[in-house]
Amino acid sequence: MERVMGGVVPLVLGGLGLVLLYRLLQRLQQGATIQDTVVVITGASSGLGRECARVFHAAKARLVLCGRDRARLQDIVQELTAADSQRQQMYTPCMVIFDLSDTAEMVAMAAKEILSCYGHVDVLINNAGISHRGNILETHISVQRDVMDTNYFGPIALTQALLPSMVRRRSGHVVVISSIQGKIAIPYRSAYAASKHATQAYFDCLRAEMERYNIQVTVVSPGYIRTNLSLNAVTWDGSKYGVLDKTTALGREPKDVAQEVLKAVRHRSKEVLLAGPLPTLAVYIRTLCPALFFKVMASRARKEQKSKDE
Ligand SMILES: NC(=O)C1=CN([C@@H]2O[C@H](COP(=O)(O)OP(=O)(O)OC[C@H]3O[C@@H](n4cnc5c(N)ncnc54)[C@H](OP(=O)(O)O)[C@@H]3O)[C@@H](O)[C@H]2O)C=CC1
Ligand SMILES: CCCCCCCCCCCCCCCC(=O)OCC(=O)COP(=O)(O)O
Repeated sequence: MERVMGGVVPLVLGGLGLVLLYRLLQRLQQGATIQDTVVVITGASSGLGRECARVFHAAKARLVLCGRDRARLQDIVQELTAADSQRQQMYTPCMVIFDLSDTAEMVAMAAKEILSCYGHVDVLINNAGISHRGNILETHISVQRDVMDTNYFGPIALTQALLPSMVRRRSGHVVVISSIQGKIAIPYRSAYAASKHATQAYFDCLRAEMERYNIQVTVVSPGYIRTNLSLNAVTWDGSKYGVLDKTTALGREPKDVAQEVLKAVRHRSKEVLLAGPLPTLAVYIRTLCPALFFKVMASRARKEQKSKDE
């Protein structure tokens, strides 16, 4: 009997150890838990923002959904909560309605409202944005400013208004949805590409400055995603472009990109590039062989202009 027990005990303990090790590895792979964290998502009314709302809600986060249109946000809140009656520990998202292109004071007021939802913010996802179609010769400077207000000044005003609370708590995570166009500039998108390049620079500075306060910063740079971005893009005079571009229609599914955002938050990634091989190569060529990149872009500009002229 003693001999049998002597063989079984180390076996059971060894097995238990293996199970614990496996669990630990699984947890490390999954990264930080999202359950109960307060997650703010701008531009939650459509596209990628809406999908982020779905995946973070499913991960049991406490959501604050931001947008300009109350009715559209209410739709998403209704959709999210409709499926919740059977599930436990799901939170009804809070809504904060404001326009990111408004003054910094108005955005700061919205930040106060955001903080009043749960008392603090764990994760801010700066997702809202607008794109541009138009050549530089024709595009009004007011359009350049408007795109910059929505894509750059609005998000940084919101971030700066929420940062002091994160700094006090020595905890927080700021995510920004930039674009591959924050790394390379392609023709007829000057306002958009400029706003995304500015975004990349600002959030890189922020990451360095916030490290000592234990605040994480993630810049996500996706390639094309199948959303309404091109439909909602503004043209040279500020009117809506209103076309679903083929590149957008063939883009990645927003729900897959939202999963990547969730993963980046869990793993506290600093940078995430979500693009295919060609755009990724373009990013490297822009740095390593700029002359070649400029040639390719000039030829692209010529071709696009020619097809518009015809
Ligand atoms: N789709 C793509 O190919 C890619 C998109 N991205 C980025 O992803 C992000 C999300 O865009 P996507 O989902 O694709 O596009 P959508 O047009 O579907 O969504 C944009 C969101 O931003 C909101 N928004 C726009 N302007 C403002 C404003 N002034 N104030 C507040 N909210 C505003 C919109 O709200 P409302 O409903 O009120 O209009 C909407 O919810 C953007 O930052 C975009 O640059 C990056 C790479 C590729
Ligand atoms: C011989 C080697 C040549 C290598 C040069 C390769 C050049 C390839 C060009 C690739 C360009 C990719 C552009 C990708 C743009 C993109 O994905 O943007 C994402 C968005 O933000 C979309 O916004 P939009 O409003 O433009 O739809």
